[in-house]
Amino acid sequence: MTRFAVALVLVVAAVGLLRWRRPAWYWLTFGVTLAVLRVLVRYGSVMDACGLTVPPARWRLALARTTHRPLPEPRPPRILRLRPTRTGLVLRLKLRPGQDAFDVAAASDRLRHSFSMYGVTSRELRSGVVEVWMTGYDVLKRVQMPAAAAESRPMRVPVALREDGSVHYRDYRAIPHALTLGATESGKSVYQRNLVVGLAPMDVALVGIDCKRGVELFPLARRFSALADTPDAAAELLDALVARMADVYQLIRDQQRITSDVPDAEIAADIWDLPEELRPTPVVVLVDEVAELALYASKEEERRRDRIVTALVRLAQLGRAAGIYLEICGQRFGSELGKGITMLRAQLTGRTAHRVNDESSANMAFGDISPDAVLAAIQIPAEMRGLAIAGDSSGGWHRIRAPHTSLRQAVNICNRHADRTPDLPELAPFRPVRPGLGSDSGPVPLGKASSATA
Ligand SMILES: Nc1ncnc2c1ncn2[C@@H]1O[C@H](COP(=O)(O)OP(=O)(O)OP(=O)(O)O)[C@@H](O)[C@H]1O
Repeated sequence: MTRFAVALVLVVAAVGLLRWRRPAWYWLTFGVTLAVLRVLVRYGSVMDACGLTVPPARWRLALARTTHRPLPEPRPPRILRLRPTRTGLVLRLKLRPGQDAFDVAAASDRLRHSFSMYGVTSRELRSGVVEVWMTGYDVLKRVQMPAAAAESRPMRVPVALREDGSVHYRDYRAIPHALTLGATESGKSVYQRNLVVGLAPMDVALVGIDCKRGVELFPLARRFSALADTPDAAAELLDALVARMADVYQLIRDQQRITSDVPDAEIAADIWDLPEELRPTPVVVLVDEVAELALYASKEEERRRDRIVTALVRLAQLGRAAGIYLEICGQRFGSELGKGITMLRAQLTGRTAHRVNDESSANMAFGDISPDAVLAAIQIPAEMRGLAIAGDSSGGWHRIRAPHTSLRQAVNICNRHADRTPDLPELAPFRPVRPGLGSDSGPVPLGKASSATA
């Protein structure tokens, strides 16, 4: 492999010297090849210096002594695979006996300096095998999603880039409900906009609750099946969703028809087990600024708030099997918002925290998951808007940043896919665009929720 890399770099360098003016992809390839070469040439000595080698086996030492040969060197992890990427390279390593994935993770900063890379992260693939991702520059400074990210699976949206150069997906089937926190102007709305843009071409119904007078979601109304911009409308909309969830459960029950001759695999447990012609459209419910739904000033508002929180908790507890997924955004989401909030938070497995102003806000996202993620969230610099920490209840977390999608771009994409907007009869009163109108038609009055479409 080393010989191949040397030959490749020599060829590229020779061609480069012959014709200095080359396109960007040429210099990218040249840079990556140099990085590959640097890593391969220095690999043994760097691993030794970073404490990632083990002494040679005793039989090797004995053999060397009896044959009067030089003593064998300490052994670094074996390179199983080396893969150049757009942003650097990925090394797949087989650990030596006595080493563990934590050794590599703990040495990642030393590896970064030794290989002259911008960032080094590691992750365990399986027992004894670790992948080390190296990036040559700050990939989060100007986020460019790789073309491969477009190959999305159903209900899996490529929403951001991770600091190791890989794509961060929001996979609704793996993690049904998620919470996104962040101080004002930290990038929550842009992140949510990227989700809508990613979901727009899919067979999914989008439902929005935007109590910031609808400024974030209403311009995207053509791709939404239902929208609410006041807590009153939100309460009714959530009740309608709970009723839809009950109907879907009934449908699943009807389709189960369990008899002794039905094989186990064919018994439907959620909408994805149903035959395609019967499967109800999955629904993603996006809530912008959740605190607006939980605050109250009078007894009547308190009753409405309890109704909203109860509906959200029920959707979070039971929605997955019925294909109803929650995406909740807010500045803070803690017990100060009243009863039921921590119960709801416990159901939101996916966690994303943009810049927060204090440790307690970071704790609301990661306090029950990972102390390291809390620290990383409060260290996000104010000038890096859009930078966030994404984690889940397994304790794993990543630094991510979504591409900067403007509202105009999002509106254009939603309008282009307006014909995909499913018409859900239960949510018809909340439909912002009159059914039957194509994507080319002009703005129309909204249903219960009132605002303008773009
Ligand atoms: N991923 C990103 N890349 C580059 N710039 C970003 C990114 N995300 C946000 N920004 C910048 O930060 C500004 C604020 O972002 P955004 O409106 O999403 O914040 P917010 O957290 O929703 O704020 P608020 O809670 O006040 O609505 C945007 O106008 C944009 O200029």
